[in-house]
Amino acid sequence: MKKGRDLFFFTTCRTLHKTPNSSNSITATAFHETMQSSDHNSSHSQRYSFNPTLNWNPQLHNYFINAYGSDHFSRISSALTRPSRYSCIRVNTLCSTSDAVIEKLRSTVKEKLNGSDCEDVDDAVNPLKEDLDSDSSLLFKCKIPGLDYVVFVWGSGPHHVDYGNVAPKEVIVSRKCAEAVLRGAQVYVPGIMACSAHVEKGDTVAVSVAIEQQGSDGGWSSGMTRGIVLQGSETDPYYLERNGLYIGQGTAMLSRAGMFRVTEGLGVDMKDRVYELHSFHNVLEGEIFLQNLPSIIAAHALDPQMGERILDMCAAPGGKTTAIAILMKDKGEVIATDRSHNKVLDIEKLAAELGLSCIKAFKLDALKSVSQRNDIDTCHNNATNDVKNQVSSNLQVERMSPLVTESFKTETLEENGKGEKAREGAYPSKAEIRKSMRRARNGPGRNQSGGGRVDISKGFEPDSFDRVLLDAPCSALGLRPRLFAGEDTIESLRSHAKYQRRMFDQAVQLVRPGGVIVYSTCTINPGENEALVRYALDKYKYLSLAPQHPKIGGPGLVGSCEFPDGYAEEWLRPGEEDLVQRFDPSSPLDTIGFFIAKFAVGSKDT
Ligand SMILES: C[S@@+](CC[C@H](N)C(=O)[O-])C[C@H]1O[C@@H](n2cnc3c(N)ncnc32)[C@H](O)[C@@H]1O
Repeated sequence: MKKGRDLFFFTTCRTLHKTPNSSNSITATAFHETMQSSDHNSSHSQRYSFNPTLNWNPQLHNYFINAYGSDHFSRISSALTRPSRYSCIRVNTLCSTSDAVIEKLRSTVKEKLNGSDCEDVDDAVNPLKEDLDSDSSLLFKCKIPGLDYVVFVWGSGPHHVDYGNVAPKEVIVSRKCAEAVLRGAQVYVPGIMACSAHVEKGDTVAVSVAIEQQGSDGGWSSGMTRGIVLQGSETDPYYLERNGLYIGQGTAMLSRAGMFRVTEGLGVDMKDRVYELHSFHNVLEGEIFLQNLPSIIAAHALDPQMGERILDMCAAPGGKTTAIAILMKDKGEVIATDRSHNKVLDIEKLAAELGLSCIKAFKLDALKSVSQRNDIDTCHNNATNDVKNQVSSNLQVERMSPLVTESFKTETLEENGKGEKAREGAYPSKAEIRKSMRRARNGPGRNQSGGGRVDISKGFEPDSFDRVLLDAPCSALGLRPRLFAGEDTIESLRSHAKYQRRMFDQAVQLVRPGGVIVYSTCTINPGENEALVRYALDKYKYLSLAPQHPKIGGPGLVGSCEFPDGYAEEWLRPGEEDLVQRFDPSSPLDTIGFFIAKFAVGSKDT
């Protein structure tokens, strides 16, 4: 990309700090003392607060301002730093109902959130809420037609946390750990980066987050060596940077020494949180699944019917796959593919947990989803030599894409870490066989989840699916809470867009005429959303945007964007905006940033 001239003007954002009020009637000394003490209180409360600002790459910042306008983007950016103030539960309607789940959760949820201030949350999720009696006010059934299998659980925040008047003992956690804590998780030992001296088990500690900073070499890191001793003074690493980045306080479950000696377990039991959200870890397993509302809507928009053959192209961990299977009442065939071996195991685990048998998960690179002629020949060769196990219920896959399930074969076909497959289709060397035998003796190693086998597909026949969901890998710039975005650049966003188009090209070939494609992302980037729609409609004349049900997201972006290097991005054209759903994190629905487009596939002969 050309440097220098920028197409968009820069807008500098300033954070306004409140100054303490003074009274005219106060004496000079008292005024001085009051000001000193209020200065101290004010700076103390500003420091020990949660008021993060998301820092963007300047070019990206300008791009988003161009797309959304300065005020709107600032609201989006701020919304991204905090979690949605409610949890969304999808009920497995094959074994339970929303009412039964609400009844079972009522006591736990009440115990947890009783007494918290939920008024602002009420406003935030009001568009979704049924008028229920106050007794059940923390749990409610979704009122969107057709989505009564969704249950919302109120959380609350931001809360003022009282860290005391003197500098508290502290624990600093990694950014990812902090994002999880803001969603309701506890602080586990691996997430702890630093701790004050003399912290003993049972001490109250303030928890703050170390966000990545840019080094002189341009790279990003938290700049913190794990185990560092905090003095509670400005000499602490990133002391100033952690101003306003306190996410709550809790009880140390280990002494300082213990925190850096053990490798797992609870480090801090969070007692007062800036955001209170219920954690549903291990709760009603098999009966419920915690999922963002837009993700549930994406599966619903696909409108899968019983008996159909559906492809979920980038399926792991299987949230939408299982939503689709349940909508089909577990009747038909849901093929779920992902390029990661371990993630395919996750899909299988989730399907088993939810008792779904119509899901078949395969390891497959979505860029190679359409089977090639020579794959058929290779497959037949492999079939005679290697294939131990084929999925007999899937005749098409059996014929076109025999599945390799022998363990050494699976492992030698693992990706090489750069998203490329190592010598796919080649026979294993003696070294690989030795390695495989060694693994069989010693266990799977830490990168293999339990060493489970997965089925590998070589792709599927064109026009062989009724519906295809492409929930594409993306920049994820809609996920909340997000405390860091510095590494994303115009170039990285463009490369996501390129990758998504190539996947979409595969999806188009796989769906039959008369079928449906749903494309979704969890990013606010129009280049991966509206621009993909434009690409699809311009390239494939037989595709048209189809109305979606339910439709609660906002309209898409109409317009275009030209970059200094000549790259142009066209978004939607007038009339198309209401046919997509764009979930805006700053809107009253308070969801993650998400995008859904649904395409009807016409006759491919035209
Ligand atoms: C947005 S996540 C999918 C989430 C999933 N649909 C759900 O609702 O649970 C994107 C997934 O795409 C997978 N992925 C990335 N590149 C891929 C490729 N080339 N082929 C297949 N899967 C890919 C990633 O492993 C990741 O699991």
